[in-house]
Amino acid sequence: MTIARALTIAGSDSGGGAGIQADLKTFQELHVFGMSAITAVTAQNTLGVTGIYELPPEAVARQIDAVATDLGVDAAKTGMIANIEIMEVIAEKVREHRIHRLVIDPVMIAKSGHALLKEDARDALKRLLIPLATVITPNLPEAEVLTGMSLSTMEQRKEAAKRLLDMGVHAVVIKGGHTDDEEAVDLFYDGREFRTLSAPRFHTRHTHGTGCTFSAAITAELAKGESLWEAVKTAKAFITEAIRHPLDLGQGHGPTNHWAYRQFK
Ligand SMILES: Nc1ncnc2c1ncn2[C@@H]1O[C@H](COP(=O)(O)OP(=O)(O)OP(=O)(O)O)[C@@H](O)[C@H]1O
Ligand SMILES: Cc1ncc(COP(=O)(O)O)c(N)n1
Repeated sequence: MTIARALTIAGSDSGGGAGIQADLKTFQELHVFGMSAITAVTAQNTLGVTGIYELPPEAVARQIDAVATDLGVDAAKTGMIANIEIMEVIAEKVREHRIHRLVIDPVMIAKSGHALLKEDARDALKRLLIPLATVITPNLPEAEVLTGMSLSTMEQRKEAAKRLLDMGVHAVVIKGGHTDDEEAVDLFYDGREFRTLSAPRFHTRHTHGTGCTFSAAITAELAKGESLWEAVKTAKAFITEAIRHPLDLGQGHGPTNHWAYRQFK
């Protein structure tokens, strides 16, 4: 039996709802062998982040080397990267190990408001990582930072998607989680056509790690060899079920339910 292998390069969330933990749970649910390269350890729960401990860039490099030279990587994703030095190492290793299916979730600020990427690293993201990516999955505030545009209308989001493609990425999904619209509508663009993915918006406080889970699901499907559009559609179904069936955990922004896609779809 061939086993699809996916690597997440991201931060650890001790609370288990976002970051590496969300990614590995998603990989497992989608029947992909999950591996990790940890960039930073966060002390975090549903109420917020109480500590961030960045790893030395060398430690990130060694983790990626260890995985890529032995087990192999069919697809990888990045999440929290923390700083420029770690970003440089990731870009170097992605090139060295010829990781061609790369999903970038440009994590900048946690839902609780804590910065997960140093501000001076935002430009480096455009310069170093975006040109290597198969797809980038910004939420609306992240897409605004990357393009310098205000994105309140769909027309503006389409223009922003074009600008992101001009930065060298093959495709983009601008996620619609951060609006008050009745539907959660994500915009997909691959340079050929615009497509939208819609789901009902659930009024819930359990949305911690939605973006991590969504990008991990895309990565898992790409690792299996699915086309990008099929991967994005499955990821949307996965995250929608994970939000629709919340777990009653924590006093703040709780995690999504990674079992839900398997149980209820
Ligand atoms: N309340 C909601 N109801 C339904 N779908 C949602 C809701 N919130 C987010 N989504 C969907 O979840 C996915 C992730 O989007 P979101 O904009 O929340 O990402 P994010 O802000 O990067 O997440 P995070 O930073 O929490 O990891 C998208 O497909 C989005 O449409
Ligand atoms: C380690 C890590 N990675 C990513 C997020 C973003 O998730 P959210 O925006 O839901 O807080 C996070 N909080 N922690």
